[in-house]
Amino acid sequence: MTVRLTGVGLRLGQVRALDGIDLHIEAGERVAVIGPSGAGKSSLLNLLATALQPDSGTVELLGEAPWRLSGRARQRLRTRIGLIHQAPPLPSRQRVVTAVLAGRLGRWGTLRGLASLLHPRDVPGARAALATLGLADKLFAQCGQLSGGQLQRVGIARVLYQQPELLLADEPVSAMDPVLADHSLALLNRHAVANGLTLVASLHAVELALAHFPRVIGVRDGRLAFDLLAAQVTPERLDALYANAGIASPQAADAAPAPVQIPRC
Ligand SMILES: Nc1ncnc2c1ncn2[C@@H]1O[C@H](COP(=O)(O)OP(=O)(O)OP(=O)(O)O)[C@@H](O)[C@H]1O
Repeated sequence: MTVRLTGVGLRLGQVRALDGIDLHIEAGERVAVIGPSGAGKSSLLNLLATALQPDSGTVELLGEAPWRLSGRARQRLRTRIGLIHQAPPLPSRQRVVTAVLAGRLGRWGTLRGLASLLHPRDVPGARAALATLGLADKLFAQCGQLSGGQLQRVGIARVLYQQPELLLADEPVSAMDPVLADHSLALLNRHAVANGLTLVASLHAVELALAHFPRVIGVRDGRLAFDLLAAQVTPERLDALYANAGIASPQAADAAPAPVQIPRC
């Protein structure tokens, strides 16, 4: 079992971001997480990345209980987990090659890692990861010179280079055009299948989630609203997931409510 969450709750400030989450994900599964803005998708991904500690329930990842490990052992566990951020936190003056190679910093240790910052130690490896995303020509560019979508692809290349066992992606294609988004998700899925990785990705584009992932989890108000095979996710389920009680219809109050708009890519 790659992920086992039992009764997990997470409070962020005054907000109950996650509540009573029970979730099992087997090794090699590919799972999309969808839900409205503020539902708790990023919180769930960050919890799975051990960037956030739950305040109730238990978390088991790759056979380990991260919050019962020593700090050093938890760091070792983190080298087996890769998180693609929606907006990769890459310093604008950092070169792309360094950003990609940083995917293995945790495994190289401090000295080798620092040395690689000055003299990149595996340029061919970084170039190969970037080439799969059509970015080989940006190898020596500075991150600050890239567009949002290009930066997202660098973030993906970095995690491909890391070669984690659990690959997490938080809105990994939100800044890409539809063709690139489709291509990048197909690439991530092919990579996961070819290497037997577990892939969990949050997505606003419901169509992409249904097209690329066999299993789809709906999150709303910090809780799991459904956990289904993609083929079982009906328009009614999506309407219920995205129904927004907080936004008044632009029409007159007594008119029929506008149909819910499911986000498209
Ligand atoms: N650092 C924080 N401090 C306090 N509350 C937070 C913090 N981060 C997120 N929240 C709240 O936690 C809840 C879940 O947020 P989260 O970012 O996980 O949702 P999301 O589904 O990823 O949203 P989006 O699709 O808009 O990115 C929201 O109500 C949000 O306002």
